Amino acid sequence: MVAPPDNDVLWARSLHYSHNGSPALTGVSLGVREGDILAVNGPRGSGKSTLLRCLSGQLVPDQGEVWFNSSPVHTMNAVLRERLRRDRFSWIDPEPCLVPELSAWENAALPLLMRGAGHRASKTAAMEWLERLDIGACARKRPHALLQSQRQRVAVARALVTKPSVLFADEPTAPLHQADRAQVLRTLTTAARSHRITVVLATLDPEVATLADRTVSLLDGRRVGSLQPSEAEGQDACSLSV
Ligand SMILES: Nc1ncnc2c1ncn2[C@@H]1O[C@H](COP(=O)(O)OP(=O)(O)OP(=O)(O)O)[C@@H](O)[C@H]1O
Repeated sequence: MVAPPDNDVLWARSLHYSHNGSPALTGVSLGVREGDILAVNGPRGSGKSTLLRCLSGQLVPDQGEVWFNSSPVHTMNAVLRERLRRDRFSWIDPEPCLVPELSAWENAALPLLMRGAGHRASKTAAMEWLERLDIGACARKRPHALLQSQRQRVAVARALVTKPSVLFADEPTAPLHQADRAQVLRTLTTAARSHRITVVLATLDPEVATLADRTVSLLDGRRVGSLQPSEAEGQDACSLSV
């Protein structure tokens, strides 16, 4: 195994993944520096979600390597990958997936409570994020009493409440209107920058990608677009810091 570059928090080499025999990723390499916001851009079916799921340890690539800091994620067993995801990563889905029996603040606090944090401290942290996302007034409501855009903000608060090392966001603003979209993205990127949270953001929207520090474009499971000269030089070693 080739060791990843020191300055990449997340590094992938030549990832291949097939869903039931259909190739979704065919040799994607990339590196993400700590604190960077990386957009993964591309049309429907280009492999964005599959890439995020391989990078976050939800899927194990058929071939290739994924490293988080100096740990090889692709060789971890399911228990270690689950622990990594719980302790160091967060995830936002396109559709907010909340626990219907819990209130908005309880949903947002859930990752802290599951780690054994105290009730009061967890509630305070969750409330802070709900306020920042302009839904503090909804904290006691259950998901069914919230608008879709409010539910997605709760999901964003839940993803930020642990201050993860890496936040994976798979089209996080897909269910939102234009105005909500801008506010949620601004909160997400501001929070990430102020807490040095690395973000990997899959999006169909080239405008969303402009908020990122760097963009990787995918088409049919491959990276497309011109490489920087330094990337081209490093291609043989498959160390592509984007
Ligand atoms: N669970 C699955 N079973 C079978 N094929 C799948 C599965 N998930 C994804 N695929 C296929 O793998 C390819 C890549 O899909 P993926 O969801 O990663 O792309 P995407 O760029 O995120 O697309 P979208 O924007 O529509 O979510 C597509 O051809 C898709 O149909």
